Amino acid sequence: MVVWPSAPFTNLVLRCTRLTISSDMALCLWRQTRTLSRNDVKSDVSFRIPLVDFSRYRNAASHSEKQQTADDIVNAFREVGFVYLMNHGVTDGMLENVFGQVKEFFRMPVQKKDQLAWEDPRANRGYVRQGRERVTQSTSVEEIAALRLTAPDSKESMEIGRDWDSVWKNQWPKEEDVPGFRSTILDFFEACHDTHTVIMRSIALGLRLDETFFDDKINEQWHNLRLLSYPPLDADLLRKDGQARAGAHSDYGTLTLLFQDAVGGLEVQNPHTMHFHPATPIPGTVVVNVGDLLSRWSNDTLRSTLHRVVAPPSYMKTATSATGEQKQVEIIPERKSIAFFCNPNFGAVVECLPTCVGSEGPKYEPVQTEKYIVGRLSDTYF
Ligand SMILES: O=C(O)CCC(=O)C(=O)O
Ligand SMILES: [Fe+2]
Repeated sequence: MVVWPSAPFTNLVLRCTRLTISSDMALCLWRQTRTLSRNDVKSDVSFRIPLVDFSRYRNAASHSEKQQTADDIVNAFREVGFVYLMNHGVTDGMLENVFGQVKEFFRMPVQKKDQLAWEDPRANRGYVRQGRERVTQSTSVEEIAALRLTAPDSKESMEIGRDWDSVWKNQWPKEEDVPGFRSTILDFFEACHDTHTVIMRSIALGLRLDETFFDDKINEQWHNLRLLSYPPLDADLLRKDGQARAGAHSDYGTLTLLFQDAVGGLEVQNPHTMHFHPATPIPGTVVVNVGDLLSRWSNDTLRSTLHRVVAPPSYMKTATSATGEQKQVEIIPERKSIAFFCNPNFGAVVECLPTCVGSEGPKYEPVQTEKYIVGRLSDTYF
């Protein structure tokens, strides 16, 4: 029997009306909406990424409801570094359009995509063909080069920055090649920027700072929108040791907003046991995670957690060879996801937040955002 225990959970189920959810899934979603305790994270059996209804912050009926929601978000970031947010502010209609445009973009012939090639970490804009980026925690040039050869990331991406930059220009496809792409993506960029601003307000409140503390440090939209396409794959190749659609890594900025299709494969590391757990797609939610700069800003109060993309559940297909012979092959379906990497203003200096100093004092030197982000990007691309 399914029990419907709380308002956010009931809202979530209403958002899922287009899906038939099993009682198992319903119970699993209910587990996810409960406030997370430190002990939950210590064991793999109770580890979970909490789910928060963000309308309880945006439209809070009282200050205590707003504070409670902010505390839930900060608690999730402190313990896991990840949270699912529903009612996040980017509408289902907009996401449907954006995913449609993403499909059309990657459907273009590779020669056309290569004309838009990513060229410079300072620009961080353009098309990145398969094998060009190898995300990893390593900063050794030799180690990253070796990883690219033995276990390349099997994905292609398109990187987009703020469109009015005076130095760096976005690499848009011709309008006739992907009609509506540019305007759809720019509206989406703006919507994600707004969502980032409000989540950062909730973090400020949860860290006992003034709610607007971050506003003038994150308002210039130095973000990076990454459209991702993971092609269908040979199952054996992806399961080989060390092979992944995207290797284990952390992100660089303040927060990442990750919108994924229904295929799955994203996994998040339990920081206590080091084991990876699936971040299963939940309709109507965005996965939000803390990046290295926000972790540093908060003196490691908020966690930047390792994550990766691995083989999702596969299916078998009958294939016919050139000689007419039929055999069963295991197919890993293609996957699309959209990562919006949020950054502070490039001129902003990131130094220990006043409420996170603790008894030991700041662990890190102040760092200018541009220097930090461009340095990290230079290490991962070639
Ligand atoms: O595609 C995904 O689900 C995650 C991608 C990701 O983590 C990244 O590009 O940094
Ligand atoms: Fe990531």
